[in-house]
Amino acid sequence: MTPASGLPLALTLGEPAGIGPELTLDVWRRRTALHVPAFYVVGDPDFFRDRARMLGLDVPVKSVAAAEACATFDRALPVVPLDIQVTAQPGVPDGSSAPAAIASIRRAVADVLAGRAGAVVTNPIAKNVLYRSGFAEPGHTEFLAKLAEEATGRKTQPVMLLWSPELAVVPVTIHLPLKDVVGRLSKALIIETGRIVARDLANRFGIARPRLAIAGLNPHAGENGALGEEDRDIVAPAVAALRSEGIDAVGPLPADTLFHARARAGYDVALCMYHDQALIPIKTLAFDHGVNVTLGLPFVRTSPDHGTAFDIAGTGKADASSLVAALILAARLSAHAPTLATAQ
Ligand SMILES: NC(=O)C1=CN([C@@H]2O[C@H](COP(=O)(O)OP(=O)(O)OC[C@H]3O[C@@H](n4cnc5c(N)ncnc54)[C@H](O)[C@@H]3O)[C@@H](O)[C@H]2O)C=CC1
Ligand SMILES: NCC(=O)COP(=O)(O)O
Repeated sequence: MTPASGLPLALTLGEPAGIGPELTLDVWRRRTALHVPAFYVVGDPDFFRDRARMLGLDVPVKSVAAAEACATFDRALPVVPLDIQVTAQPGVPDGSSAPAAIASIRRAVADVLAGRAGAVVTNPIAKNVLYRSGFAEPGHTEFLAKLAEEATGRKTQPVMLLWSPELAVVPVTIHLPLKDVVGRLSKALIIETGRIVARDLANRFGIARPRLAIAGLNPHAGENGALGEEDRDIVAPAVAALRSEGIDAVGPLPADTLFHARARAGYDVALCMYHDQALIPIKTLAFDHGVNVTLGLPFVRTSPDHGTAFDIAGTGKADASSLVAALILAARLSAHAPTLATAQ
């Protein structure tokens, strides 16, 4: 099925020793039943042939240019080749892992910015494998913003949104050690994050006036400063500023009572102050179908919510539902994504 944008989705290789390659093969094999939009993967065609053979999957693989991907998708898994031979075995990253994973992201972003792909969907990377290779960004989210800045010359603040029908969450601070969270939190960061969330939920998700619930940092949202001053001095003024701009924001709300079913019915997205405050509830409620979306970029990027799962890589046990949800959501969002020229 060709996405409404008329363009295929660009799926990255991710960590080749992780579950991304086998999920990619599995999703292509079941593409019709799953109604997945046409995609191509950026990687090494021979690596995908070998992995299909290893897993006993009957998946023809064809090396293509992005422009041929939609026409190829019905017959074979389209692979836009990188100039890197990928040799990593399941569960065992090797010297080809980081260069191939990074080159694949770069190529997918170049394609979406050049209008060859409708959106970028990323397979999981192992962050520590990339760090060991000298990769300087904490994760995809920050790297994609850097690539967007290089392409547009415009400052880009990326926002991580984890999306599911049950719950949507945004960690205001993203990949940060817990000890650094308080130092990084600021009124300006919360306001800018809230603005991007409100704008992108309206423009891309079609929620006319998104309701933002903003979590406190401290137990009981600080008890008026008695259990931490940040909620009173940083979060509350940021919420007031967002409201003064016409954004439907409430908070700071105690985080421990923000995620039960009745509370969730009262908002479209919860802005949380740090990574695990946001990701624990959504991975508890929707691990198998949650989608990671990067807001604030001049293109659509989605990803499954899980990581590389080295413990089950190569066993065929990995569940592809989150990747399927990421592909379907990417096609939906890119159908009414602003163009590069109008974004930001
Ligand atoms: N978007 C990305 O690139 C992400 C990358 N990661 C990376 O993944 C690596 C491993 O992270 P972990 O915290 O261990 O999380 P993980 O999600 O890889 O694994 C956690 C547990 O869930 C299971 N699991 C994960 N995905 C599954 C699937 N599709 N089907 C069945 N079971 C599944 C795994 O087997 C494991 O037991 C880290 O290096 C991290 O940086 C983690 C999250 C997102
Ligand atoms: N825990 C989510 C995560 O680490 C994904 O990060 P990113 O690589 O999408 O920036």
